[in-house]
Amino acid sequence: MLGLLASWQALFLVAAFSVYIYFKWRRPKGVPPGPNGVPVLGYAPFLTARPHEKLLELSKTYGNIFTIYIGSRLTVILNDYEAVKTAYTDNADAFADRSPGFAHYALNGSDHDSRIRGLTMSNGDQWRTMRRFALTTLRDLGMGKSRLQSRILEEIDSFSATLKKKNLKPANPEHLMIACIANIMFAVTFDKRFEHDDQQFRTIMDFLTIALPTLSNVGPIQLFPWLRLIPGKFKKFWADFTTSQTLLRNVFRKELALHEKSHDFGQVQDYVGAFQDQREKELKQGNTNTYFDEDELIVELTNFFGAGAETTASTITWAYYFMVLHPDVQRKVQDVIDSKIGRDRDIIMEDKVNLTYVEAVCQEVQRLGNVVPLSIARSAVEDSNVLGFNVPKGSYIMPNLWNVHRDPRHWDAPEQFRPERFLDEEGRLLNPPQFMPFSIGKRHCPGESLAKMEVFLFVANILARFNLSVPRGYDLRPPEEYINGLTARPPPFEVIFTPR
Ligand code: HEM
Repeated sequence: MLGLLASWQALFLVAAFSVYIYFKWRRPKGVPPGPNGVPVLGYAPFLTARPHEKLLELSKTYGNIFTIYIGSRLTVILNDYEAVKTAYTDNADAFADRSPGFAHYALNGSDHDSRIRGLTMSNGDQWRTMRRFALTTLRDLGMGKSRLQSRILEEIDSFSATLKKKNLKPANPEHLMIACIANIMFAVTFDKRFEHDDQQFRTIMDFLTIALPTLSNVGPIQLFPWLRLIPGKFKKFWADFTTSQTLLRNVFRKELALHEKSHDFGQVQDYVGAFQDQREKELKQGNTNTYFDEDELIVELTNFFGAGAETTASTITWAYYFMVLHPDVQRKVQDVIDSKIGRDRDIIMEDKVNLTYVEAVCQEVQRLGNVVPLSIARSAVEDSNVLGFNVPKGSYIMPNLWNVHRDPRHWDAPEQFRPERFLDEEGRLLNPPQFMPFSIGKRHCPGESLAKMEVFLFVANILARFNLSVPRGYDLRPPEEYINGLTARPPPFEVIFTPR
């Protein structure tokens, strides 16, 4: 009798749980279709190490706008150009939010309150204010102007000198590249350059090259923050990450104090100076609730280094990889540079008009390299309609830029590296709307001009100075073996840089 009661109770519990799951994971009416996942985790366990490839596979069944659940969160996948454009351009205001999870709070929060800081994860008035300030300040500091350009050329000289010291020994340029890009970020933010072996600089490099890449494994902690408390791999990962982040913040605090001492109000040379001036101005006007405080600046700096260093360094590393893989393209770049500019001076941004082939190479590198294949997820500000489907307020939104850049309906022979696709018959540069490595819409990358400048100058000047090749008999792995971590990077490879 007792046994019978127990089995009825068990049956009841299973039925109740099933009803709960059914209502919790039932797609709201009118939303795009999609596969079912498993209770609690949704579709997350099936996304694999290359989620963008899995999503492309799903689009063959469900179409180019579909939904999955990540945990209990409805997530809309925008898998092609039409879907991304309709959401991010035609309905720009409806898709301008982010939805920070547990790890984002830890990375972008402050020690003093629970507010999210910085550009990358904040929303509403705070985000609008900081974004406006960032865009204006980055522009004023001279994206494309000579001061910043000479800082980048200085870093290219340092990169060249290190390569020459290698004396034709093969090297993977990736690590050195991140150091150079981090130094350029220091020029923009603090008007300062570090020697690569400086202790403070090493702390930043450790954060960028060791701690930050581990964030690609943060998914389970985002879903279940308690995992970080249980002894084992997640606890260790979280402890290492937060320690590294504290060290980074301490370096920034120290640099801010030094900067404040030497900075004259109104004499803006860098981002930090502009920020401190703005703070002083607002305090003088009696605005004691200003967003411009030190916590905000620290997180913004972390965002700039975090979002701007590995992305740019991976892009340039992809460029060198493709030049080794396609020596004919490398030779053509060098021929164009030799004939239009010569070899006795640096290549500068003004030369771009004569070097459209080099620009086309940079664009083709970004199209096929796809360093941020799923962009940064956004969230729907309000209920809206995209291509006939309902998108409820609060859904996650994920654009599959990887597929946008490989869609055969828009790109002829998309798997092939063909810079000419970005040139018209007169050799003028083309910018098709389907090319969007920096995303589009209200939250598109604010570092786009800086990144493009770095990529162009590093590609053109290094190819003008060196021939890039792999050691004889070296097995260069194909692009399909790319590494998908925090960004998509080329398969590990070694290059010999031979001075020309
Ligand atoms: C080749 C290099 C880069 C690529 C491919 C890249 C790509 C992206 C992408 C796809 C996004 C997401 C935009 C969206 O949600 O629509 C983004 C956001 C962002 N990027 Fe970049 N980025 C690069 C370099 C940089 C640099 C150099 C900086 C720093 C100045 C930077 C700072 C940011 C910030 C702060 C955001 C968040 C913007 C916001 O939420 O309002 N990025 N980037």
